[in-house]
Amino acid sequence: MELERVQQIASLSKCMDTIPTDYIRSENEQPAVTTFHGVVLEVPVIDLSDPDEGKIVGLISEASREWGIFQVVNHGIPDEVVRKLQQVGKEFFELPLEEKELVAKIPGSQNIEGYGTRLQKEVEGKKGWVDHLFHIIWPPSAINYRFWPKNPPSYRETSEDYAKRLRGVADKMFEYLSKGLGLEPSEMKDGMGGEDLIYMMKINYYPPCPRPDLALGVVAHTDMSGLTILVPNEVPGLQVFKDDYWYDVKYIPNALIVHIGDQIQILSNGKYKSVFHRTTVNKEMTRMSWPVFLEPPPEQEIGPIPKLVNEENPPKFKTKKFKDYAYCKLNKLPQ
Ligand SMILES: O=C(O)CCC(=O)C(=O)O
Ligand SMILES: [Fe+2]
Repeated sequence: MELERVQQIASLSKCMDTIPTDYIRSENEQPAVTTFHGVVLEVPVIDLSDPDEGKIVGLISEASREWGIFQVVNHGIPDEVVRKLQQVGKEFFELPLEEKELVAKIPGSQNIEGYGTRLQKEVEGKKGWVDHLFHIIWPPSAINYRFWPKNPPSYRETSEDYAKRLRGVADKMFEYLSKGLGLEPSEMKDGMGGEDLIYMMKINYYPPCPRPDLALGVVAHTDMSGLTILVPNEVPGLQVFKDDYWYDVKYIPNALIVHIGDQIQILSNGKYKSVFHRTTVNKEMTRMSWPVFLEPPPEQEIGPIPKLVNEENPPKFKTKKFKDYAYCKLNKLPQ
């Protein structure tokens, strides 16, 4: 039988110094060859407790234009809430395989929710060294608990608590991003569907890999969300592409990592950049991450905000329903 979960492959290859050829990236993707090792530029870190709101708006706007990614500290979510989220996720992935399979993705279904391994069509048939769990955490009307682990028992309460708190941070981010473009505070969130915004959580589990120089976790991509707000564990691995090089994103305890996704790039008519990123894996340590993708509801039409379009700034993107955008992206069709 072909092993499907990377966690199984990893536990069998622990004592080896090779990995199955399916996981060996072509040279132009291999981290050992393509990671920048000179003077390191750092992804901006922004302190949300600064009393000068204008300064925060300026920093977020600049980071979103130049990098498409930044880290926020003093974001208001208590460390304990994040620590518990990490703990229940880790406990789930450490359960026996059969238990995890109870919440597996439904084969052949359009729904991406559940425990699984591959997400998109693979690049050149190569696989990523990562398993994941996907499920919606907000709004309550969109949640399907069938895909939420029953074990550990506190999984549900912990994830719900995180979702509630994350809403405060997300609302602030949309507000700052609006102001950074000279828009009314609510315009960006309204463009994303307002209170119908969907919070899709993913847990990435990257087991130790005997050849981290040759493999990748998540292959290079931009997120199709509007914004992605991510909690990492302490094992570094996220890299972003800027000015022709891949840069490591430094681990900062208790920070949240905010990615600009495709939908904000479109709404901003290209002023804010959807960040191109990927993840590397580690020889000894298990990396985990908890991105929450803030997505418009499927029927929401997304296009450049009319106020941002004029003669000098013609629309750079088509306006289309989010579900049509997602279909093209997942199937690697032109937008
Ligand atoms: O693990 C990470 O830090 C990033 C994962 C990621 O980019 C994704 O799941 O879309
Ligand atoms: Fe991503």
